[in-house]
Amino acid sequence: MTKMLASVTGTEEAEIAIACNVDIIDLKDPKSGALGALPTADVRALVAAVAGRLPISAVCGDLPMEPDLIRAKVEEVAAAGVDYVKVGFFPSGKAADCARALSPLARQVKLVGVLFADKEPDFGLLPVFAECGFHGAMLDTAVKNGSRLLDHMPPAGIPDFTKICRELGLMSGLSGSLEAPDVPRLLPLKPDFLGFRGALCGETGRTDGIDAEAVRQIRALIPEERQAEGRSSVDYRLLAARGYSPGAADATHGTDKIFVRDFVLPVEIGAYSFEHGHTQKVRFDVTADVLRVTNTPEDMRHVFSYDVIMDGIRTIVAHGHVQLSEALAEHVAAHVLEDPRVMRVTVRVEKLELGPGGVGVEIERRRAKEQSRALPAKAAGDAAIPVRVQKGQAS
Ligand SMILES: O=C[C@H](O)COP(=O)(O)O
Repeated sequence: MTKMLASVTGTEEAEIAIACNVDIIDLKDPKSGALGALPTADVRALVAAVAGRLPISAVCGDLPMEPDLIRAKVEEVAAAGVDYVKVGFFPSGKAADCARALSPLARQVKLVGVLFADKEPDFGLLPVFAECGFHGAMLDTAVKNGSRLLDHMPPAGIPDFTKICRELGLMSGLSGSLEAPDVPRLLPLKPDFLGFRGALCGETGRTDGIDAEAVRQIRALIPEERQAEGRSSVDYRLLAARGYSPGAADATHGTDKIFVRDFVLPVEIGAYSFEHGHTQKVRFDVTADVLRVTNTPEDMRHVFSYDVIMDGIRTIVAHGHVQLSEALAEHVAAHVLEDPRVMRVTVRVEKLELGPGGVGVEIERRRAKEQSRALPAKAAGDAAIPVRVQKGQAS
């Protein structure tokens, strides 16, 4: 289940975050850099003010990669009583030594190593974090100039990070000027948490105060643990695992067609030997019939993002050589049907370099009938879609 981390600067913002049901409060001074640290006295005061209502993380500042310096700062922040200490790992020959210097502290506090997607992150540090007893690792951006995590690392690259973290037993976090449309794209990668600051500040930018409405909007896009554990009949864990962003699916509204057209990518594809060992251009056209949530769509809760389709295609293609266009089309259809609101999908896969024009296949797949029947005539509640969804199936 993906949690929501909100970076706050003081008590007032912490109270907004708590009122908006975020999962982790992160203490940070955004005016002092990507991981700008608050004065330790303020951290201690905030820990007292939050009084155990939520787990708290704190950052150590954008420190030079000097093992003694980093260890001393982490010790100081940990002593302020936070649950997690986030430590930035900037490119340096001494990065692994810095991680090792923190190893003795891993028994006192949950350490999270932060790598930066815009600073050539070294995933080779992840096993070092694990060896040193770190609790988790996070991808963020170092330069906060409006470019987002996905500008620096394509969605097809992030699964490497989350997968390696999972295999090493590290909690994984993603952040970096994330915006609302990024959320449905990142949830399918199943990070343990998504971190936000800029998006919580509305139009004003990350160094101004957070805005309760902006926090609520992001919160509404990430299924909540407490809903999953409550009396609701909705299986939010399952929905989250499917990358589903909550919104009431109302079968009486009918469906809309969400499409991706003329999406051309280089793909390693083909059954002939001459097609092996290199890519050829393939065009994808996908149309998904998606249950409409409302007739007055206002934000990302109410839509099925075409980015999710494109990210899925990129990720499938990145897995390597595929023999058949038919198999590629099936993978894409299965990916799109993983969202429980998708009732039907057509996928056309067209090789562009084999003939005078395109050659390929078009398939149509529908959600299995028993799944469609499980959808309510009208879903109750603002964030309810009371259906237990099996793995997206074609019928
Ligand atoms: O840890 C999360 C960060 O505070 C994210 O900040 P940002 O969304 O402004 O990049």
